[in-house]
Amino acid sequence: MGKSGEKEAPPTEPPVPRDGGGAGDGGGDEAEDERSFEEIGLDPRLVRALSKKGVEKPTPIQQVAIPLILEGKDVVARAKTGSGKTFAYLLPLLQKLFSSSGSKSKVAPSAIVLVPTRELSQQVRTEVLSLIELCRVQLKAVELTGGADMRAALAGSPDILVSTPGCIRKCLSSGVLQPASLSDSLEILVLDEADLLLSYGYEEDLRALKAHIPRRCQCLLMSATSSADVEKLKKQILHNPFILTLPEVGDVKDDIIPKNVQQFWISCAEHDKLLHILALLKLELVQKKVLIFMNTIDMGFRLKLFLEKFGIRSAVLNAELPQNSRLHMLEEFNAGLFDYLIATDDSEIKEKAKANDENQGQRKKSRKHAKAKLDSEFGVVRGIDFKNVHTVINFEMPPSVAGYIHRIGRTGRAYNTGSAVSLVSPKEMDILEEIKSFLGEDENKESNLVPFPLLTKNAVESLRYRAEDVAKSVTKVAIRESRAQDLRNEILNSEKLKAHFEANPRDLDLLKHDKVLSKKPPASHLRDVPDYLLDPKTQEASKMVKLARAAMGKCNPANKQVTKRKSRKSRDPLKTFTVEAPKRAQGGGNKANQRDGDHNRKSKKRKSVD
Ligand SMILES: Nc1ncnc2c1ncn2[C@@H]1O[C@H](COP(=O)(O)OP(=O)(O)OP(=O)(O)O)[C@@H](O)[C@H]1O
Repeated sequence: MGKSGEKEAPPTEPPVPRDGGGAGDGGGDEAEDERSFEEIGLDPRLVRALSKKGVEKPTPIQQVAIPLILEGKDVVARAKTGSGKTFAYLLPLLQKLFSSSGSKSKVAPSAIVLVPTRELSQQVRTEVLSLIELCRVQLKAVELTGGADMRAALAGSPDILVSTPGCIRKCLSSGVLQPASLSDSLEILVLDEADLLLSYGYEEDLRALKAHIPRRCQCLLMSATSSADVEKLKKQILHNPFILTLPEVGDVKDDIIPKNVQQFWISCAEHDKLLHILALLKLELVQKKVLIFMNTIDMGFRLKLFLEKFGIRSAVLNAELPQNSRLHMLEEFNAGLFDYLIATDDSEIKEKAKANDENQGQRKKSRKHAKAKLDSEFGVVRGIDFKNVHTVINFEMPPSVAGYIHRIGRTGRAYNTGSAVSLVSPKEMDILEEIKSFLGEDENKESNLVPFPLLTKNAVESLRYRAEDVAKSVTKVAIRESRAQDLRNEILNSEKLKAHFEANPRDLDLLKHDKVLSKKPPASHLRDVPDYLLDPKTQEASKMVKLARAAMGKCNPANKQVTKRKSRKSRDPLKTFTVEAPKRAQGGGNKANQRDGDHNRKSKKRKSVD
C-alpha cells in the first residue's frame, strides 16, 4: 500500500501555526496558534455552516489537521476525547468533494468513513447531512450498517458512505459494491475511532477492503488513545502519514484526559455501591445529566429498579435493544428529555471472555451461551458525542485504563466542564492504582484522581436502612422480568419508531425510554429524603452543587472569554497536542520511517501548538 519515495517529498515541517516551544512544554506564544477557519483554508460555505452551529473557531487538532488534509496528505490524528476530531476530518473531506462532485459519473462512493459501531455511524452521518444541508451542496451521504438493505442504501451512488468495515466487506463480496468501481472512485478513506476497529474484530474485513483501496486514495486515521492496534492499522493502510499526536506519555500524562474533567473516587464495599449511588443522586451531590457505566446488563437493570423505588427514573442503554430504540434513547438523552442514563459497557469484558474461551479451546456452540442477540456493532463508550453530560459515574470500574479514559471522556466535551466519580470496591483497587499511576501520580506529584469530598459518612449511613431494605426487594427474578419487559417494550417501540421517524425525524418525545418498570409506584417516604436524615454538611454540599450548576448554566461556551486566556487554555481539553511530519523515505522504506517517526515523537519534528 505504501507509496514511499514517490513524487515530491512531504515537507519535513508541517504547515503548523508557529509556536515557541518543543513538545509538551506548554509554552509558546499563545496568540500565534489561534487561526480562524478561514485562515486555515476552509471553504466559506463550511465556515458559515459552522457558524450556524455555534462553532466559531477551530480546535487545535482542527487547526493542524484541516490544512494537511486539504493538501492531500495522509494523517494520523491522536487527540483526546472530545477534542473535535470528527470535524477535523469531516470538514476537509467535504470541501474536497465540493470541488470534485459532479466531475464524473461515479458508481461507487468517493469517500468512505469507517467506524466501529452503528451508533457512531449514525452520529457521523447526521453530522455530514447537517453540514451538507447548511452548505446547500449537492452531495449524497448514506449510512450502512449490518441488517440494512445494502442495495437500497447504495442505489443512486452516494458520494459519502459511512459504515463499519464488516458491512463494506459484505457489500464487496455480494457485489452490491463492485470492487473495480470502488477502486475507480475512492478518493478519501477515514478510519475513525481507529483504536477500536481492530478490537471490534474488523481486522479481516479491513484486510479485504485494503485490496481495493487505490494507491492515490488519501487515508486518514483518527483515534483518542494509541495502541498496538492503531500502529498496526497505520502501517497497513496509510502512506507515510503526518502524525498529529497529543502530549506523549512521560511529558504530560494527565493531559490525556481533558483538564476540565474533575476526577473523583469513592471507596466502598461491593454491596454498598447501590447505597452510595443513591446518596450521590438523591442528595444531589453530583450534577445532572448523569451517565452511569455498568459492566453487565443485569446490573444495569438492578440499578434502574433500585433507583425507581426512590422516584429516580433512568433508562438502560444496552446491546440487547433494537438499534432504533438505542438511537432514539441517545437522541432523547442528548436533547435533555431525561437526566439519568445507565449504559452497559461490556465490550472489553466480552472481548476478554472471548479470548479466554478461544485460548481454552472452548468453542462450544451451545445455544444457551450464544450471545447472538447482543449487537456486536453496538458501542456507547467510544466516540459517542453525549451532549451536556455533567457527571460520569463508574458504578463498576472498567477493566482497563483505556476503558476509563474513554468512559470519562463522555463528559467535559468541547468547551464544557464535567466530573467523573468512580465507586471503587476493594477488588477494584488494582485498576484504580493502575489508572492513578497512568495519570502520573507518585509521592511527588499530586493526584488528579482524588477522593470525592462531598459525601460524608453520616450522609451515607442516614440512607443505609432504606437502601438495604429496597435493595433486597430487587431480586434476580425481578431483574430478569424487568429486562425481558423492557426488551419487549423496546421491540414494539422500535417498529413504531422506524415508521414514525421516517415521517417525523424531529419528533423526539414520542416514546419515553425512562419508563418505570416496577408495577408499584415508589413509596412517598422513599421518594423524598426527610431533612432530619441529612447532616448540615451534606445539605451544604448539595446546595453548592446546585449553585455551581446554576452558575455553569450562565457560563456557556459563547461566554468563554470571561476567563483569562492562559488559564482557560491550560484547562482546555481541546488544546495541547503535537505534530510530527512524515519521515521522508531515504531508501529505507516507508514502514521503517513510520516506526522511526513514532520513536522520534519527542524529537525536533514535534511541534507543540499550545
Ligand atoms: N471548533 C469547535 N468549537 C466548538 N465545539 C466543537 C468544535 N469542534 C467540535 N466541537 C464539538 O465538540 C464535541 C466533541 O467533538 P468530537 O465528537 O468530534 O470529539 P472527538 O475528538 O471525536 O471525541 P472522541 O474521541 O470521544 O470521539 C462535539 O459536540 C462537537 O460538536
